[in-house]
Amino acid sequence: MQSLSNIKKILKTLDLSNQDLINNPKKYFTHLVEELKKVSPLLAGRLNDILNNENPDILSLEKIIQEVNILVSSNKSIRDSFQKLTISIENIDGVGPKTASSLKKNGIETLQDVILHFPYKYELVDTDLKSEKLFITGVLSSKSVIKTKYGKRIFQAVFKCDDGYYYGIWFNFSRKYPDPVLSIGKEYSLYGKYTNFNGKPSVIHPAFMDKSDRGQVKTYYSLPGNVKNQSFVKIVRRAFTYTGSDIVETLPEKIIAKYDFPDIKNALYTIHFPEKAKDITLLNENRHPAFIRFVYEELFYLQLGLLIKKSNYNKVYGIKYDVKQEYLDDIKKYIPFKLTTAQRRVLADIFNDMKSEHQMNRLLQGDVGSGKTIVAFIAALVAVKNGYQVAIIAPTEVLAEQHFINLVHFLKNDYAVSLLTGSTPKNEKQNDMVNIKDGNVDFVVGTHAVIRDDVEFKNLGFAIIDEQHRFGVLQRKNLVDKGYNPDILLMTATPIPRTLALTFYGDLNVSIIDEMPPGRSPVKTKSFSANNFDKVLELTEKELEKGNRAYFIYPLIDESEKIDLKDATKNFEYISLRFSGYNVALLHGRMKASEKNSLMTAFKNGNIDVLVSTTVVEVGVDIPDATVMVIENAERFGLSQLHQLRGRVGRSNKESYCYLVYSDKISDDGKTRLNSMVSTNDGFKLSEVDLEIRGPGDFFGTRQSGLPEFRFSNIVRDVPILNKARNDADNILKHDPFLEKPEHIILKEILHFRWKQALDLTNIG
Ligand SMILES: Nc1ncnc2c1ncn2[C@@H]1O[C@H](COP(=O)(O)OP(=O)(O)OP(=O)(O)O)[C@@H](O)[C@H]1O
Repeated sequence: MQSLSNIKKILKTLDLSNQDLINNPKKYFTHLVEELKKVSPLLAGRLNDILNNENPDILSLEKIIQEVNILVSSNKSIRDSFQKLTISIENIDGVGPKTASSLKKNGIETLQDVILHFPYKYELVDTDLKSEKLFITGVLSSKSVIKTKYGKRIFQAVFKCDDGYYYGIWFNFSRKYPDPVLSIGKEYSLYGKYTNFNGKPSVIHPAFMDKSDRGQVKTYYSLPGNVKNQSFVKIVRRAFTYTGSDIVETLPEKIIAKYDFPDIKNALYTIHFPEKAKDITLLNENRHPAFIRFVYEELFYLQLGLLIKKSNYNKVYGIKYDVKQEYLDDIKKYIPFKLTTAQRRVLADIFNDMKSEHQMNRLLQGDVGSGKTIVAFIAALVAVKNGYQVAIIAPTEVLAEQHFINLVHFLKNDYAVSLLTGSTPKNEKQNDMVNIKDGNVDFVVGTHAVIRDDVEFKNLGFAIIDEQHRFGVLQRKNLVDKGYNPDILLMTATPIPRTLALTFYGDLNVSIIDEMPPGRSPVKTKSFSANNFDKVLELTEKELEKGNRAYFIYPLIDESEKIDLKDATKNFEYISLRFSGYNVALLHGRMKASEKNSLMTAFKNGNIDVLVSTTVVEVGVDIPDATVMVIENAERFGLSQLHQLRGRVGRSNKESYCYLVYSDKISDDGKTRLNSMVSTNDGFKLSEVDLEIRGPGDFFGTRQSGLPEFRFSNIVRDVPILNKARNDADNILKHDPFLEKPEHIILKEILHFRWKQALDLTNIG
């Protein structure tokens, strides 16, 4: 925000009555244009246009100066209030060093953190025998310590109330208990769990309240052990008195009016100090407008930031490719079939990105077997024809090797392709690395090994990252840094529910292949209890007799889990015996890459008929003649994994089958998963079910770095709000792409303060 103060200084020096300024505006305004570019490119552009005019118009200059003034002054007040909110909690009266340190450890560091730390539960403080709650006000008439048979000491106090005597009971009496020390004859109000203790109406371990607290709301905060709820309530109150007038509205007026949201101050106050019983119910169910507005706000800013990232405003310059017709004509000879309409449409998206001067960041989505690979290969070949190198990165060696084989096959040996994985022999690797650096290699296919520091490219211009959610943001960045902003095509074979895609990939352009190659019929899926395994074997045999191939998959979640490995091995023996007339092989992750590779090749060529395997074949493996997929212990797999595995068959015009075999240990969720598999082949539908079962955190299996963390929202629960927020953010940016209208300045400011880092926004303010 340094530029804001610079702008202010410059504004002070600009005197429109100065004749020299009017004659030579460029001399006086150029500096302002430069500073403005950092804060408001649109204003800077307009100013520049005026200056480039032969006779700069003084009225237009005046108008611009006015607008810049608004910009500077509103930014200032917003900034000041933000600064106040970032005051450390130690400055709140009553927050001692111990409390401060434990609150800080729990992420509550500033005034703002305090007021945004919402209660997790609300309770009406009153007698409610249904929920065993008792509120009494009475005079202490006696107190005593009783010893139980077991030597425990119980503190008992008797209160005379309007409707009779009540007992206060504290177990495990110690000197500290109860606090405060009680004086006979004094009136107290107590609130706690009602019980009938030894035949007396009692309240157990009650909290001391004010008489006037009856009928009020008690809020419960999740807090570190040594911070009492009551003390935190006081801290919140004080935080409010400190910040009161400094809490600025963080949503545009129009949005507030559109949804009838309470304004920010009222919303915060209601959340911490609700008054009405009606509020409590809604708050407890996360349905109160005061709470919803924060959910909305969080999702709105996330979407606004992602959309800005996606727009040209925040884009990075990259390579401008020439997608010449002659290149395309030449590439045609490599394409073995007619591309589907969806493939052609997606390819057109990619070419448009490649032709632009900005770096491409596109996510290619498509269901299993929809033909993503060839699209990526064609685009990559255009890059190579432009004289650049291409990197294709996959998460596993099996997949990298398969891409390598397919690519070499696709290119008919016309181009130089290198495979670089963890198990490439050292000599070979060194040789490859020299060739990559010298530019003798056009395509480098590999695993994480390619991202390693010592792999240098001569001119990396295009990177394809397959199954990109398995790579961290940092790894992606390392790869990008190996070239000059290479175009990036991310691929995912795991269909992602729309809401998750909006959240995690909202900043990417997404192309979806929503059509299968012609002649594919959906894989016929059935589930079988393990007791009926013989039936599965029978059905499989029928396919083998036709000359087709089959997979038998066994769960292996962690490749070091010996028991699971034994499972595949043990069953391999059984299946080999059962299909003694056929070639049966065992594949698992512990084998050497070369072994795995030759097995896969043999399976592809038909030298192996049945492949008994762990999940190493899960993603991307393409053996069109395989028509049977048997998954044992299917209840142990996630839905997207099952769908991926099923996607290994049905990759040609042959009818294919998937048999899901479950044990009697199947859970309810497991049943839902298998039933969903049986009922649909649509990966996008399944991903929605999966999201509901697993929740967003677990959806990708591994926690992706760069994943936004939500304070208030829940992506499954809040889908409708997310959609609204996305649309609203989109609308605002359509009309004000640089967020320069006075009513939008706050938006930019909040993005800058709260989201810049999280979203890696480079050009915000
Ligand atoms: N337009 C097409 N016409 C006929 N066959 C096609 C077409 N496009 C792709 N194929 C073939 O379909 C099969 C699946 O394609 P590909 O491997 O690219 O799918 P994918 O989308 O990458 O699938 P997965 O996510 O399962 O790896 C391959 O054998 C491929 O050669």
